Amino acid sequence: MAISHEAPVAPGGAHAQVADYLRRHEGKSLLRFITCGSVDDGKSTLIGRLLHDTRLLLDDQVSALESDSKRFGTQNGEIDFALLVDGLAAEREQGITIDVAYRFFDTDKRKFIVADCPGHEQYTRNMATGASTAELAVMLVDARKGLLTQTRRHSYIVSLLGIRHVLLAVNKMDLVDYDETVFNDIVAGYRELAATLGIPHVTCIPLSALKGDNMLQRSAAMPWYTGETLLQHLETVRIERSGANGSLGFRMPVQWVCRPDQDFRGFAGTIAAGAIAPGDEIAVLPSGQRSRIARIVTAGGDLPRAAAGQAVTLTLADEIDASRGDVLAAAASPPEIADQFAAHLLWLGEQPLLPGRPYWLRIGTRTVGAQVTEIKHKVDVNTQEELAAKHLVLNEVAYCNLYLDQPVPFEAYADNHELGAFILIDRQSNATVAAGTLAFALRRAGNIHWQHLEVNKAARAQIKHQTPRCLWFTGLSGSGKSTIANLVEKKLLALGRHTYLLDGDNVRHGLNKDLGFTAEDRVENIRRVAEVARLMVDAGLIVLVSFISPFRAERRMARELFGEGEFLEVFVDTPLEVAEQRDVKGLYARARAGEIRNFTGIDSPYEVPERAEVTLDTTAAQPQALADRLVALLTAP
Ligand SMILES: Nc1ncnc2c1ncn2[C@@H]1O[C@H](COP(=O)(O)OS(=O)(=O)O)[C@@H](OP(=O)(O)O)[C@H]1O
Ligand SMILES: Nc1ncnc2c1ncn2[C@@H]1O[C@H](COP(=O)(O)OP(=O)(O)O)[C@@H](O)[C@H]1O
Repeated sequence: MAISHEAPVAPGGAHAQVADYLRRHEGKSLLRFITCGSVDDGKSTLIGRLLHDTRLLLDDQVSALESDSKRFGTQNGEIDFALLVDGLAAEREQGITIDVAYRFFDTDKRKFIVADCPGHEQYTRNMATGASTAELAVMLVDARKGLLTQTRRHSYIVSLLGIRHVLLAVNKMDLVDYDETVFNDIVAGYRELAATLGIPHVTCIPLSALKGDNMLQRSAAMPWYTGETLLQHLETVRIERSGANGSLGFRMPVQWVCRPDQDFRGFAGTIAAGAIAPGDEIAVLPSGQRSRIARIVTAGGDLPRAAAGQAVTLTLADEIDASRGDVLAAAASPPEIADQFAAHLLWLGEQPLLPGRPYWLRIGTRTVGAQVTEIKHKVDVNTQEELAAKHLVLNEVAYCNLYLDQPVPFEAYADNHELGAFILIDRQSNATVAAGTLAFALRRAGNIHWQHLEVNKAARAQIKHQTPRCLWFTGLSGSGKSTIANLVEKKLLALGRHTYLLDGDNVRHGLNKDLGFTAEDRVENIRRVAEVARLMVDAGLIVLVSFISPFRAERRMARELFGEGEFLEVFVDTPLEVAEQRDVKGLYARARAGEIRNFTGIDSPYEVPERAEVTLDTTAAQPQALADRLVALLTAP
């Protein structure tokens, strides 16, 4: 077998090196694959041996090369290493550290890129990232252990991300005396699993990565196995390209708008699907404006045609507004636009996913606000059983309904990975907390419109001679929220103002009587009352909201429902000891005695406000004085 040698890559010359690599191996097809398995299943040994035996120097500088090309960014037209090998584009944009090393090697038949994800605790995230560009997964199983939870979890993710080829590598056969029945039992179990997951192509190979059995050469120790070796399979497996369904037509998310001077305006990005040529009619989504392609610009000169996978800059025949996050698409067959979806989600956050909590969602090059409105079910990765769930914890997978606060152009992940994969980002920490794929739209964005009303908030406010506001009291139970809010309402009423006081205890008797005190119920509790408060402010009222509202994320969500200056967060600042000492309702004593679970301040957190407009120290002033302060604030000219 002819084997080529790659020299170590100098960190400085990333683009040139990659271009060079591709040029030399232009004629050969490329296979991208990922290795999955538990920590000790032998992933590193397998990759190590594959690289060593194909005698290629594949060095750690590949990661240096990767960060290098990231640091220097994508130069228009130049081959970008990251574009070739990187995983979930959105993750890359998010700039988080993804511990995935991409290694190149090739034989005389094929060239390969393998995503090597280290098996530490963030493995699942890394694996999902690596798997998102892979066409085949090598699933390692230790022959002594058989199928593990990890095998099932990883296979689930592999199927979720649309990988249709799995090579089940039953490793460490030397440690089970090369026993055929051990192999056959594992294979039978895995085939069953693959069938339930809908993975169509499974090839099973017994091997010992350490000893080299069935890696490159057929093993003499397992004469009963007559199939391909690992490398033979990798070299010959035929992959139909999925996830970039060209028949859908051209799609390109705009990465950035290139405006070097007044005369030139180009839209740069990587073509996600289909092909394009000058003269083709395109639509800019979501706006729907149309134009024709004028030029396909690259550093090496204009192109007559460009197709999926190419990074290009497009200029249009007309002066059209498009910005980062928009999608350019074939005018005759544009993608759908929607804001509600059914989606699969892999939760990667340290904190649980709570339905109703706002997150950022990044899809393609676009970032919008999003909530999981409902967890339809989570999936037990061991049994594929669908289970009811109110929240998700680290590494859980689920099928959910998703609501975005703006419509986005999208495609089902099965048709287009670029426009169908997304990540969720925590709004406080900016961490990536989930990776997901869109299944289908639940409703088209265009189907529900705001009803235009002739009488508006301003008119309603004017007739009441007041500025509508939402005064949001937050603080521990017994901190003094109700006491102060009550006094404020009385004083405002005496001044002829139109008010309404929404108090947690009361609303929980009606609108929210189905909710308890788990984190997910509190999220929903606050979401509903915030919406009610918004309607009341729209009615022209001064609304006082008195809820513990213990989480920053939900207070922020409430704030974002209101206009500038309309929302005033009032932190009723009472130390836990003081609130507990007051214990107006005797609830703290009961919580301490273990009779009430999830009690705020005891065994459920209270997140102190960071940007409250007003902080009231109830240990330093009487309720009347504190209420006067607020009234003065509200009635100031
Ligand atoms: N487990 C637990 N934790 C906190 N509070 C509890 C709990 N169980 C019952 N109560 C009573 O419910 C009132 C708080 O309801 P809220 O709707 O304001 O809570 S939250 O905003 O959803 O966190 C709260 O009222 P306030 O004391 O007026 O705050 C309590 O009286
Ligand atoms: N400065 C103060 N401000 C508000 N309440 C106070 C203050 N000092 C003592 N209290 C007492 O603390 C208790 C607060 O209870 P409440 O208003 O029901 O709290 P919350 O609505 O936050 O649960 C009341 O009994 C109130 O009289």
